This record gives sequence, structure tokens and C-alpha cells, in this order.
Amino acid sequence: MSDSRGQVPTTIFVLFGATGDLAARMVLPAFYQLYSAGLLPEHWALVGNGRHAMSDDEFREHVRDAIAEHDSAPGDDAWGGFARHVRFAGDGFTADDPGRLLDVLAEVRSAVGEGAQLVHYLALPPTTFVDYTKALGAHDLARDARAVYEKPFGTSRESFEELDAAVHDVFDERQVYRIDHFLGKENTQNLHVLRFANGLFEGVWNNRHVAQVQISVPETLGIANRAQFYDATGSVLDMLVTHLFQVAAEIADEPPPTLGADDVQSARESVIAAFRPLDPGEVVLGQFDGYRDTPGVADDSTTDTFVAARLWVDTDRWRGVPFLLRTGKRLATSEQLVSLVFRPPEDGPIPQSLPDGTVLSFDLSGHGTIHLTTTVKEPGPGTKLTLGHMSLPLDSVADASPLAPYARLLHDVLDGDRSLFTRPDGLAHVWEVAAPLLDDPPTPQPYAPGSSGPAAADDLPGDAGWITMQRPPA
Ligand SMILES: NC(=O)C1=CN([C@@H]2O[C@H](COP(=O)(O)OP(=O)(O)OC[C@H]3O[C@@H](n4cnc5c(N)ncnc54)[C@H](OP(=O)(O)O)[C@@H]3O)[C@@H](O)[C@H]2O)C=CC1
Ligand SMILES: O=C1O[C@H](COP(=O)(O)O)[C@@H](O)[C@H](O)[C@H]1O
Repeated sequence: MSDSRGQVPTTIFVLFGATGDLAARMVLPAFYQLYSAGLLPEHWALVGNGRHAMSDDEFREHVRDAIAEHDSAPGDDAWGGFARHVRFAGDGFTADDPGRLLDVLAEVRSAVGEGAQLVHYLALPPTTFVDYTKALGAHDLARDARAVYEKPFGTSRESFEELDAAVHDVFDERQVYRIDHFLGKENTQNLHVLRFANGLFEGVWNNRHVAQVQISVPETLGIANRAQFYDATGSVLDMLVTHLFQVAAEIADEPPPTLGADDVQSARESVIAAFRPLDPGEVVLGQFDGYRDTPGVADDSTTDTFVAARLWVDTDRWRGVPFLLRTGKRLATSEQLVSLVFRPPEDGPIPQSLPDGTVLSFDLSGHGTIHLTTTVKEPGPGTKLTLGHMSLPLDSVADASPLAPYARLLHDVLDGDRSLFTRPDGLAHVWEVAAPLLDDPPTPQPYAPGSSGPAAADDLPGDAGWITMQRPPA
């Protein structure tokens, strides 16, 4: 059944983990954004699932509170229109016992139409993905459905392989959408568009012109409300081998033949095979002072809350160019900055170009901003060189109506567009690249909350230093 907007069929979303942290902060607000923007099908329903009982009205109140807290408070009229699509099916969901889900789905189907497509969203702890996948198969909820898996898709090579096998027992690969929400950010998508649509950039996107690439995602926030998850995960698994690797692949990939979904996904996922396995000697781990006092964290925890790594991409395009990746909790600033530091011209009439005088940066936070730092003449007499900065906030572009990453990715699931989702071949390579670090991690070095992390991490980028918005390139 298709709605009046043409291609988008009537859809029933089943949100597992519907009362969890991610659902509240990201997924439920994303549904509301899509609804407000008129991007949901005419006929749709959202069925929340959890292990406890809850009435539809209680769940609706929870959803409204979550949207108000993490986005903006819905007006009464708009809320009324949205809330009537929302149901809750409690009492858990296992292969042996479907709880209330099958009964609620039967009621919803009879309201929206028997042919409705099912989209399952697993906003659950990753340790539960295998069991929920098996349960979907056992209750015949996988056929013709789409399944969205939160990250991380596996927490080790072994658990990735186990999950991959369980998923492919139940779903065909084309039904599977593995989320990495950094790929859904507006400005991550500009890495491709700016490069491939502008000869100015595509011509210099290689090791002849780029001296280094930085992906720097410091965070001021801590882990207080996610201590249990975080202490078992750490910065390497939470951010490095997931978001930062995927963004690195977006920069490093070869031009896809088209910007079609399969080609874009293939280009990104296949270049991960060329990432050189990480050398623990080129990685600095850190743990902020006071981390072990956080309720839920073990007194003797060695979990890393900071990682900085030098990654090498062994392709003809990037051989010899360090990709410098950095992220951590309780740092001095929150930024999501991807920078290409260009080499100065080798010869020509200006022999003393400023080092790092040309830097193209993509700020991935919010709606995104593109920054370009270039060497210019300092206005005035003589020819003194200095640096100038240009900024393009993406929401200032004509007719901009940016979507938050989760709204964008949910919309792509509805459209059946898998270009911004990860693929198992790429993820299998991720574990190969990460293996030397996971097998033999350096000892995390202490750092003060509010600092820029362990001092040793500052050696990784060399003279360029870590580029930040507070301290643009020297
Ligand atoms: N929170 C975040 O900021 C981010 C989270 N993610 C990912 O999203 C997913 C969910 O994360 P988050 O919401 O923080 O996790 P939560 O710990 O909040 O868990 C989500 C929900 O899952 C259910 N649940 C918890 N433990 C179990 C269990 N053992 N068996 C069955 N159900 C369980 C609970 O619902 P109930 O009690 O109702 O059954 C809970 O509310 C994870 O994969 C995480 O890595 C990704 C990016 C950011
Ligand atoms: O997936 C995660 O991402 C967030 C950062 O995401 P953003 O929404 O601020 O772009 C990070 O804080 C969290 O630890 C990690 O699990």
C-alpha cells in the first residue's frame, strides 16, 4: 500500500528499547521531526516495546516529555496528530514469549492496513541484538521487513561474526540498516559533495597535496548517565572504530562511479580494507582523573576515556598521509572537526608560504559549517603573508532545511536507501585494523578534566598541532 506521497508505503515502526536513553535523546525526536516536516507516510504507526507493562497513554506521555527535553516542546495540536499514531507493547519480546507485541501489531495492522511494511529499530544494548534478531525470526516478523541496528554492531571480532551470522540467518543483507549516525550528519555528506562536485577540491584530494588529515572529536561531556555501558566499552569501541573510522573512510574512498546508494556504500566500506592495522605505538589512550569515582565504574577500571591514533591508508591516493584521529570525554571543548591540511606549493614565486597555510575543515556538529583557512597578503604596504579564514554555515545556504542525523537516517530507511549505513565487509575489516590495539593496548594515561587530554597525544600531529576552532591552524 502506498500513500499519497507516492513511493513511501504504509509503515509500522517497532521501536525496541523505546524507553531507553538513545530512544529519548535521538530516535523519538527524529520521528517527531519527520512528522513535522511531512516526511512520514500518510499511514504509519510507531509501536514502542519494552520489558515492562505500560499503557499507550503512559508511553505517549513519555514520548512527549522526551521530545520536549531533547528537542522542543510539541504544540497541543501537532502533538495530538502525532500521538494517535503511537502505541506501546510491553512484557518483553523473546523467541519463546513475544509479550504483547504480536497482539498490538495485529490491532495496528487492522487500523493502518494489512500490507503495511514493518521497520524494526533495535535501540537496545548491543549484547541483546542476537536474541532479539532470533526472536524476530521466530515470530515471523522478519519477512519483507527492514531492521535498523544501533551501533556498535559487535563489540569484538568474535561478537561481530556471531551477530552477523544471526542477522543473516533471519534477514537478507538488503533488509539490514546498521546505523552510524556520524554518516547521517549534514556535513559528513558534504565530504563527498564538495569533493566530487568541485574540480577545485577533487584535484587536490590526494597525497600530492594533502599533508595530513585530522578527525578530532573532543567532548566536554562525561559518562555519568551511561557509566555501565561506557565502562564496558571505552573510547576506542564507542567512537574510534565506529564513527571516526567511518568518517575516515568517507574521506579516503575512491570516487564511486555514481552517487547511487550502492556505489557510495561500496566505495566507503571497501576502502576500510586498505586501512593499515593500528600500531599501538602510534596510539595514546587516556583516562580522566576521577573517572573511577563515577557510580557504576569499577574502582580499578582501566577503561580508556580518550584515544588519539595515527592511522595510515595504504592506497596510491593516500600512501604516506597520516590520518590523525582523536576523541575523548571531559575535555576542554566539544568539537567535531574534520580537517585536510594542505602542503604549501613546492616551488613558485612565494618560497616561504606559511606552514599549514591552507586548511579545509568540516565542522560536523549541528547543521555543519565548512571552514577554509588560506594564506593571504596582509592588507597594507609590502607583501607580508598572513592567514585568512572563510566560513560557510550550511544552514545559511539558500532553501536549506537541514535534518538532524537520526531523522535523515530514518528517512533513508523509509526510502530503502542504504548509502549512509555500514556493511559487514567493511565492519569485518574494522576488526582487523583494530586487532593489534585491542590485543595489546597501551596503558591509559591520566588527564585532568577540562584539559586537552594526555600530553603525549599532542606529539601525534607534529608541527600542525591538533586543529581546533578555538585555535585555528598556526
Ligand atoms: N545513548 C546514547 O547516547 C547512544 C546509544 N547508542 C546505542 O544505542 C543502543 C541503546 O543505547 P541506550 O539507549 O543508551 O541503552 P539503554 O541502556 O538505555 O537501553 C535501552 C533499553 O533497552 C532495554 N534493555 C536494557 N537492557 C536490556 C536487556 N538486558 N535485555 C533487554 N532489554 C534491555 C531497556 O528497556 P526496558 O527496560 O523497557 O526493557 C532500556 O531502556 C546501544 O546499542 C548504544 O550503543 C548509540 C549512540 C548514542
Ligand atoms: O555514538 C556516540 O556518539 C556521541 C556523540 O554524538 P553526537 O550526537 O554528539 O554527534 C558520543 O557522545 C557517545 O559517547 C557515542 O556513544
